[in-house]
Amino acid sequence: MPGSGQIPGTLFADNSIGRAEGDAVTALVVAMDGPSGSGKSSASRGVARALGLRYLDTGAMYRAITWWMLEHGVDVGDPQAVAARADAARLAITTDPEAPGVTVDGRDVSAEIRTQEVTSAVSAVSAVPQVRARLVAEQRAIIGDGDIVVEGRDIGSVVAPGAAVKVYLTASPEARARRRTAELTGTTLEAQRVAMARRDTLDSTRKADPLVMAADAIELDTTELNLEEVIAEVLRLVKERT
Ligand SMILES: Nc1ncnc2c1ncn2[C@@H]1O[C@H](COP(=O)(O)OP(=O)(O)OP(=O)(O)O)[C@@H](O)[C@H]1O
Ligand SMILES: Nc1ccn([C@H]2C[C@H](O)[C@@H](COP(=O)(O)O)O2)c(=O)n1
Repeated sequence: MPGSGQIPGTLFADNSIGRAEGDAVTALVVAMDGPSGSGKSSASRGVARALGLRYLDTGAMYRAITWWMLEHGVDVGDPQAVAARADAARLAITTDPEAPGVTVDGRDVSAEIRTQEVTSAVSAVSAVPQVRARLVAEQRAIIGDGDIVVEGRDIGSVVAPGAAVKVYLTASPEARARRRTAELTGTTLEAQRVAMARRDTLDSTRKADPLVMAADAIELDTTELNLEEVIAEVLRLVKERT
């Protein structure tokens, strides 16, 4: 964390973290994209904490809209039905890496959006252009002047193409399924492998803003790295590029 006399948000030339009073302010946007289970949320929160930046989980926003659709009986397999209700839910999301959370119409749904039901439906809902148009606009408004780590599938390519640092996290399908299985109860390695492969295929083959590595992103394969090593490598990239 930034030391005393420093303002969180960027880096000193001597590689310490923070910003001195009176320094020129360079708002920082770090874009973190990648497939499911590659470690985006964990690494992004760690990087945001270390640099005193805000943190935005755009996947939570797609999950929250999906939760609302399911809650209101919308057929998530019908893109026209989803499009017709794309603007109906009122979302609010926190950007504090210490307390990530999302509300829909004032109700805290931070836990509900992680259920299997939502996870199975979210790729179909997020493929609907009207949903993406709405959420990309809201994400850009939150990103505003920067000083934020933003994670998702299209951050470096669509939401924040001007981000100073773009990281594309990957890991082998086996490693990702193993990590997810360790996190959840009542599932198996094979069930997670199949579910994650399905979601990756849907997310990377949809017409609207598919999961893609931006041309100027740095790919970071985390298969053999623990979380601390991933965070350290991203912090190194931030220093190198800002
Ligand atoms: N480098 C790592 N080594 C071991 N486990 C990790 C590593 N990075 C993340 N994990 C663990 O893997 C799981 C998935 O990580 P995380 O939720 O950050 O991935 P994600 O890319 O945000 O996934 P999704 O897109 O599905 O939300 C978590 O349980 C997390 O603690
Ligand atoms: N920028 C984004 C973020 C997420 N999505 C979609 C695709 C994912 O399968 C889903 C859930 O994201 P997760 O919580 O697993 O990161 O939301 C997207 O299309 N664009």
